[in-house]
Amino acid sequence: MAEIQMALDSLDFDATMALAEQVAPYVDILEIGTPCIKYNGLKLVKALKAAHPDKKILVDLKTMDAGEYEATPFFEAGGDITTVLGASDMATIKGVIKAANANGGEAQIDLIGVEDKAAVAKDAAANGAHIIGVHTGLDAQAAGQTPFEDLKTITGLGLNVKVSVAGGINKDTIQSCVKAGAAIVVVGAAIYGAPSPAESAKELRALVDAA
Ligand SMILES: O=C([C@H](O)CO)[C@H](O)[C@H](O)COP(=O)(O)O
Repeated sequence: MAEIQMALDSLDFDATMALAEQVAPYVDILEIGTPCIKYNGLKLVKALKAAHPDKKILVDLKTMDAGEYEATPFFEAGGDITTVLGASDMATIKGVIKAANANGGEAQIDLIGVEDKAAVAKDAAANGAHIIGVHTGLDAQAAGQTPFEDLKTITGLGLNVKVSVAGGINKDTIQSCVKAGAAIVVVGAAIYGAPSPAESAKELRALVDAA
């Protein structure tokens, strides 16, 4: 069964906590998006985990250097997954994997902006990555890009890792992502931009469970 990850991309602490409360019944992973974690820091990780101990918390650090050093406090604060850029040095990626393993967590390697995504995915998996993230970022989405072809390429490698997909996923595309092999589907704007985020999350949950 694929997991749904809700991307919390507001900068506002209270609004983030309130949105998480609304969608929690329908999602598996609460993601603290990159702008949100930079703005709010460890305090938000602790508060979200305390409010939702039954959910995984993904901290979207998009680490680029000092992998173990940067990721460790976020795992210690209650994060279950942190992200590291696939564009970073393999030593950095290995550092985040080490921090994850030391804390019973998972490291996600984000392929955003990576040219040879298959090569990085294979290398990261060989070094113990837990999750490979296929990701078309918000700016690339605005330029018309989507993650769907890259998702097929990465799941087609048959690596012994979970594959996550992010980048404008909505009710029209979520089932095809699951069918293409995504173990985790990430949804941000399609939930937080909906008239009722809870209703949108509920609808996406039903679509994923039926896929
Ligand atoms: O990771 C994200 C982005 O880089 C900002 O941190 C988004 O949370 C991710 O793209 C999911 O959001 P949507 O694309 O709006 O579904």
